[in-house]
Amino acid sequence: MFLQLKGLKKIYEDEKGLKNLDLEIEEGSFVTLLGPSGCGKTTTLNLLGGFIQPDSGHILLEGEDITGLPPERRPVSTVFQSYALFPHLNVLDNVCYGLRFFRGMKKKEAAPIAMEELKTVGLSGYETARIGELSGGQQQRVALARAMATGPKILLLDEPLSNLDAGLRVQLREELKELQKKLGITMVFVTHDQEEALSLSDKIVVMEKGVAVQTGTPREIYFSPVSRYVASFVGKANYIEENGRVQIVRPEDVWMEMDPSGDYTVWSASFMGAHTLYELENGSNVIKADLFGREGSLFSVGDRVRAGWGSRKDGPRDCHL
Ligand SMILES: Nc1ncnc2c1ncn2[C@@H]1O[C@H](COP(=O)(O)OP(=O)(O)OP(=O)(O)O)[C@@H](O)[C@H]1O
Repeated sequence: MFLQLKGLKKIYEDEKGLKNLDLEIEEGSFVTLLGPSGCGKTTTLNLLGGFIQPDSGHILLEGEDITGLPPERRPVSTVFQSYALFPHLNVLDNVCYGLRFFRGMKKKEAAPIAMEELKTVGLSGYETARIGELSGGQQQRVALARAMATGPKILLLDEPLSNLDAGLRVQLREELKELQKKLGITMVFVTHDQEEALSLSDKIVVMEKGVAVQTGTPREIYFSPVSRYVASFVGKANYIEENGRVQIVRPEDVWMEMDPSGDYTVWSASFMGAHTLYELENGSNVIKADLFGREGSLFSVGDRVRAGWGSRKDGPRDCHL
């Protein structure tokens, strides 16, 4: 295995931090640590980057124990949430920084490498620009070029898209995925944004209070969540109790049709364009439904409907918790 985290633990006061993390990461894969604030994502990245030492446990890279290595001796680079660029240096000098100060290169040697990285992120021509003159998206690209310039085997990304507005976020997310495919570099990405995690990752690690509660592909996490916590953190869900068991039903798996003698009444309807979100009630329960397209938008508050979930032919899908 390319990268292995074995029993990693780092506890701060009040028992907070990372309790025990085992994780295997394949070379060239995109792995996302997903969870709410305080669940231990940044602590995990800091351990991988060598910025902090674990209380116990090991990090193995291609079989070699790198747990005790300082950051500059690890083939690992980090893109921080704030980008951590130097405002008094121009773009080229920012990208050259690691090569000069960690690899001991002269500027002449470092500059062509840095220019190549700037080309990769689409910023050729910006070498002499000041950081303050760049947009948030451009700064993010400079941070990416700087992190890649030292030729790391692993790139750590700590919520790198969180300071950008929604449209740019989606654009840069796609660019990041393209870049990762092109370079074949292993990326460990931290986010609390489920959409980002689902669309980018080969593997998602859902974390809760310092523990990885589920590790799997985006489809496994979404369609087969191991707990209510995972189901509610990734996507919306209905929890329907039947015969003493709780079934998780995604709103998009709910179907409904007009029926004056149906069990449910449409209680709310939110038209979102491509899809429409409904809440249906039958006295004791409220069920969320998410219907697509024009046909799915035709129900109104107060309509009486028949509703169910899963395919009508196959009956309810088996998604018991
Ligand atoms: N240096 C520190 N000293 C004390 N407690 C810390 C320290 N760093 C982190 N913690 C605590 O450890 C827990 C995990 O923090 P961590 O930063 O890893 O979480 P996170 O999932 O990255 O959250 P966020 O999304 O807010 O960055 C939190 O409760 C945090 O308050």
